Amino acid sequence: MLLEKIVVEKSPPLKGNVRVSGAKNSALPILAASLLGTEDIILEDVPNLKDVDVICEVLTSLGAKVERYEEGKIKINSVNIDKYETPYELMSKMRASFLVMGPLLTRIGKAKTSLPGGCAIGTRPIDLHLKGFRALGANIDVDHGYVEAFADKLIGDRIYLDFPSVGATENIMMAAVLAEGETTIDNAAMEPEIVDLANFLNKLGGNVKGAGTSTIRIKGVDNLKGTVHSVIPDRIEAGTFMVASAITGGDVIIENVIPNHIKPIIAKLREVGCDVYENGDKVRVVGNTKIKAVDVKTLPYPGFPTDMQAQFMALMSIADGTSVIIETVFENRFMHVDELKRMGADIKIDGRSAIIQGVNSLMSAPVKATDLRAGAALILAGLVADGKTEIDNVYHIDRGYDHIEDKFSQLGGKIYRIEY
Ligand SMILES: CC(=O)N[C@H]1[C@@H](OP(=O)(O)OP(=O)(O)OC[C@H]2O[C@@H](n3ccc(=O)[nH]c3=O)[C@H](O)[C@@H]2O)O[C@H](CO)[C@@H](O)[C@@H]1O
Ligand SMILES: C=C(OP(=O)(O)O)C(=O)O
Repeated sequence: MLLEKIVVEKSPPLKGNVRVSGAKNSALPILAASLLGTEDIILEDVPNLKDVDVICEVLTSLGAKVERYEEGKIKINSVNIDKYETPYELMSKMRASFLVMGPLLTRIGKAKTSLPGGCAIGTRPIDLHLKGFRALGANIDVDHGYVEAFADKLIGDRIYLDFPSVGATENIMMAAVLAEGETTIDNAAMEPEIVDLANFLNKLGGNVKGAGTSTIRIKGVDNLKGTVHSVIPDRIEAGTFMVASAITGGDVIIENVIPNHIKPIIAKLREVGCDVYENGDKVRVVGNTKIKAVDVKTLPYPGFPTDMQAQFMALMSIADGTSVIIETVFENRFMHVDELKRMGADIKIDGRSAIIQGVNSLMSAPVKATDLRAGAALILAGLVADGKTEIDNVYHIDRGYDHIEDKFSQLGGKIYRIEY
């Protein structure tokens, strides 16, 4: 099989309009939650991503009927779920496959998947997911790299999450929706994707209240049906194009955004000296020739998203002055630093902090996407680096960016894909 690289050439300031796709991090849990419904479910604005392909394969392998009938539209029918085991091959391709545990456990009383394991950004344990399932009465065995969970009937309980984990909040919410009685999740994650999942569950006939706050209450119902649901816009894709406009000194209008979801990104871009205008579901980012250095600390929502940390670091690499970026969500999310340094960035790591001394210009180099957002950061750096930047391990980028070269090209970015 041929491998692919993305080539990015120094580009003029980006200009024009770009439409953001549906959010990966909403689409994945909502697709997993589609295992809960017993009638047809139609999802709209589903992004065209490798991760979506994988979760669709997982659903099919469990016995669901999955039909992708139009760009962005997927029809799912899970009435005949007859398997409870997610194959290792699919689990190992994408951690979010673990999100089928909660729905399977509550719908058919058992679930088995391989342990998701760590990845380039950290060890990423699943203890909080399992703590939640146990609190709801599930028996859990972890053995030979697999997690197996059983329960005749889950019973609602009060669950405190030691950290507001997005995935654990989602998995527990999905398990509780068909449990007996009421479940309360305290210190729940408050991300917009949690709200989207709760809205979807309620449309299926569930009773979930408080999503978007730190306490979520779920009253179990007997069964869930079908619905039509549109996935919310991807705030991280939006943020990536906003930084692209900033780094190239461009003027880009990003369409299909919910400005409330990107407040920290808007605030930081204003701090660096960009003009940002909000207008309904559009934001316009007008870059400035001089980017000011600013400090950033990643936090759970509504704080600055860890999924924008690498892209912001690319911007700070050419800022005027020194900035400090502190990563508090993942313990090892600085793999992009070495790659940015290959392009001439001046960055030092001290524990969970990166100290970035802005340089006047970046230079092209052969680099590799160590994870999804690292890949995005390298594209951004490549847009302003002298020469041609060749980015390897493109499959990471394809996990989470829909039609990435087309969208950048439409704005005047010089970017294309080659096979080797
Ligand atoms: C598919 C999806 O939606 N992915 C997002 C989701 O990942 P994900 O749901 O995996 O992220 P979590 O919020 O669960 O992880 C945050 C932190 O909690 C820790 N943790 C998590 C679960 C657990 O049981 N124990 C534990 O210690 C993790 O190791 C990490 O340090 O939220 C992250 C944080 O916003 C984003 O970067 C990811 O893009
Ligand atoms: C870390 C990310 O995703 P995942 O949780 O799917 O690895 C991301 O989207 O940046």
